[in-house]
Amino acid sequence: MKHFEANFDGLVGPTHNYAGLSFGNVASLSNAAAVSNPKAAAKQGLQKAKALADMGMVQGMLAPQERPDLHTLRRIGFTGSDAEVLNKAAKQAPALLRACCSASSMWTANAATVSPSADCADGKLHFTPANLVDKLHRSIEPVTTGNILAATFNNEKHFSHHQHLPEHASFGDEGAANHTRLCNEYGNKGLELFVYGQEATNPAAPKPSKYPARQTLEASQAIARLHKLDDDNTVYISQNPDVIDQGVFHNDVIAVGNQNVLFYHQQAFLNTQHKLDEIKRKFGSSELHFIEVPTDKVGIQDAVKSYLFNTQIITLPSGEMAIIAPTNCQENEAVHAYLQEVVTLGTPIKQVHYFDVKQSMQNGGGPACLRLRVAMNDTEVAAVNQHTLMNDVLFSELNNWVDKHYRDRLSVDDLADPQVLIESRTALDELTQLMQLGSVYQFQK
Ligand SMILES: N=C(N)NCCC[C@H](NC(=O)CCC(=O)O)C(=O)O
Repeated sequence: MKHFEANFDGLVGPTHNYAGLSFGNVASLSNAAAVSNPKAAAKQGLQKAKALADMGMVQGMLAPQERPDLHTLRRIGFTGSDAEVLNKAAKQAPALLRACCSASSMWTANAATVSPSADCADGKLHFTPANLVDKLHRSIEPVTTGNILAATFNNEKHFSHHQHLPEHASFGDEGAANHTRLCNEYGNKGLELFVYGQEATNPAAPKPSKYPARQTLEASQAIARLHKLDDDNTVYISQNPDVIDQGVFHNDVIAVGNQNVLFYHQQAFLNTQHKLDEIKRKFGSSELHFIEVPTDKVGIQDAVKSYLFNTQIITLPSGEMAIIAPTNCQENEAVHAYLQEVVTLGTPIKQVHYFDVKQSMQNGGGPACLRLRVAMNDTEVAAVNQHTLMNDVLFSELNNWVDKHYRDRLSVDDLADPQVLIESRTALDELTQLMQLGSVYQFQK
């Protein structure tokens, strides 16, 4: 049996815009009210996904969400025709309208936590959509995320889909952005690392003081129970609250792992040595590479600006590892120098590839935010909805679809335009046919 780590990238939705919705995410706030280019954003994402497929990786796409979210606007009391609902929301509660228009589901690292079948006691691959309760615009994602995941991984024999955790701050869950899996081979039992920013039931535990900690220990523990993980193969690590206060709103902004490599900043965690010892002990006898980037080589501000750690580390079919980095890393002197050095350190990482994902970066989403990792064997890959897997045909169909439906300019003032809603629904309706997803959206029910 063959094993792979597939990446499922979020297709950028037609309403991609800069609304400054994410307090604690420096890029989102600093680009608030800038004019976006949804067409370019979607194409940048497709280019990256296709390039990985061309490198021999298993690559899938996850459909975007329905935005503007009329269902939520009606749920909070706006009435009338669709155009009237948009108009009233724009006049009476513009901030709520903006929250209902974000294309934030593109960052599929926040779609769910995924545990491969080798780690789970029942031998199934488990998915739990993230509840994303810390941000209003993201808290409206999980139900549709669950529909899209179920339509993509649509085989009950192999895939187990859970409901998102209770919608309360105690269970703040940001999905795979705060979760990494180490293993020697993708098909063997791995070690799942859960990184949290605060303990909801222990007010004395460290937590940030300026920006929110989006993930709680309690949420991580709940996921581990739901996914039937073994305690001996699970490690809980506290994120360093000081770096959250400097803009590290998810752990994947400061650390990333792949197979037997953990790549992280010196200041990423609390009790680092103690946690590395636990990882070593639980990982067993196989070789393990801890690549720690010291502050004197790359400071926190450079890491946050460039997204050095929001890179993907992938294992190519040759067995070599490659870093998939945003071009922003080339533009930062310290980070670029570090990436030139990292391939010479004698670790499995031998290549670095750069991609322009600037439209997403301006909202705080790098290459690793744009993808959900799903380690699978070949039987499981065959059980996935094949119309979601990237190849020459899907790439050209999706590019044509974007050309046909997407604007190349969108400002927050455009969001109340009923024409944007019509364009978005028309596009998504066509997409569900193209990817054979069935009726995953509220407007299709
Ligand atoms: N690190 C990972 N895995 N994901 C990045 C998510 C970025 C996203 N930005 C936004 O939601 C900004 C939307 C706006 O401001 O319009 C967020 O903060 O949740």
